[in-house]
Amino acid sequence: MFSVEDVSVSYPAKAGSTTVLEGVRLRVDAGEILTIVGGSGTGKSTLLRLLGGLAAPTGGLVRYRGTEVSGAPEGVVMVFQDYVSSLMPWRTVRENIELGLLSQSLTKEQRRERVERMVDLVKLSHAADRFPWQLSGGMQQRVQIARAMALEPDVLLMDEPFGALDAITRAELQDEIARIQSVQGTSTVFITHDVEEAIYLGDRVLVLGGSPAKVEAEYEVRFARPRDQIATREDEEFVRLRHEVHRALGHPSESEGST
Ligand SMILES: Nc1ncnc2c1ncn2[C@@H]1O[C@H](COP(=O)(O)OP(=O)(O)OP(=O)(O)O)[C@@H](O)[C@H]1O
Repeated sequence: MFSVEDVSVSYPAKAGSTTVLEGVRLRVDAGEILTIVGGSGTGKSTLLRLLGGLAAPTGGLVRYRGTEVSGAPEGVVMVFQDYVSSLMPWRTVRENIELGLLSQSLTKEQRRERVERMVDLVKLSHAADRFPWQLSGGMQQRVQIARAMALEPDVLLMDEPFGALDAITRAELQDEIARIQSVQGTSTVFITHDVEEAIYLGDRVLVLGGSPAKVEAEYEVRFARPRDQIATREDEEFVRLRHEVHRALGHPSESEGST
């Protein structure tokens, strides 16, 4: 779907400019969940913004379906960590999900059908008439995911979407993303600073690191789906991968936990 070819990004700084990314090469395959893990400030969001057409590289090329990205590519939708400000407080869950569909050429009936399907998919049928402020953080993030999925995107770009959530909600939403992806076949790029999350969710994990950052390592994750929050994480292969990813991130000891 995407290919990132020798990309660099520099930002203006006090003395000239700072190069955040350099020599970044990667591809996003159709239907996969690609997770990208890296320490704080490595340039993960910058990379995702390039894919979403929200920023342009200083050097190199980003292609979507073979064509250079300039502006938001069609069929690509982003989900951000900040679910609170991304929902309209005066609209109900249903109306928030429907919002993005208003610009599509759908009949009212088709729109309604799609909204109900998404409400079901993220298990919010019981709360569909509530307003965002009447929902927990996890539920609000579900609404944001449902709104993105309602657009039936070919690619979903997620920037640390569960960063602000508690561990239990986070685990639930990880499983939900994997389930939705298996139903819809959406290609997903998922940014996180959490090594376990990256392995648990990903078909492939890329480690972004260095200064300026590039793809330092790549791992295939071959666990069958659906995965299991306990059994998968206890699997020897999972533990091995976790060690390797931590090592690639330059962590001296795993006792430090996530990045
Ligand atoms: N618009 C900008 N102008 C100048 N510098 C920027 C800009 N956006 C990001 N940066 C800098 O680029 C570096 C990478 O930022 P980015 O947000 O991409 O990292 P990240 O890996 O997503 O970080 P985090 O995990 O903390 O969200 C940081 O040092 C940041 O300060």
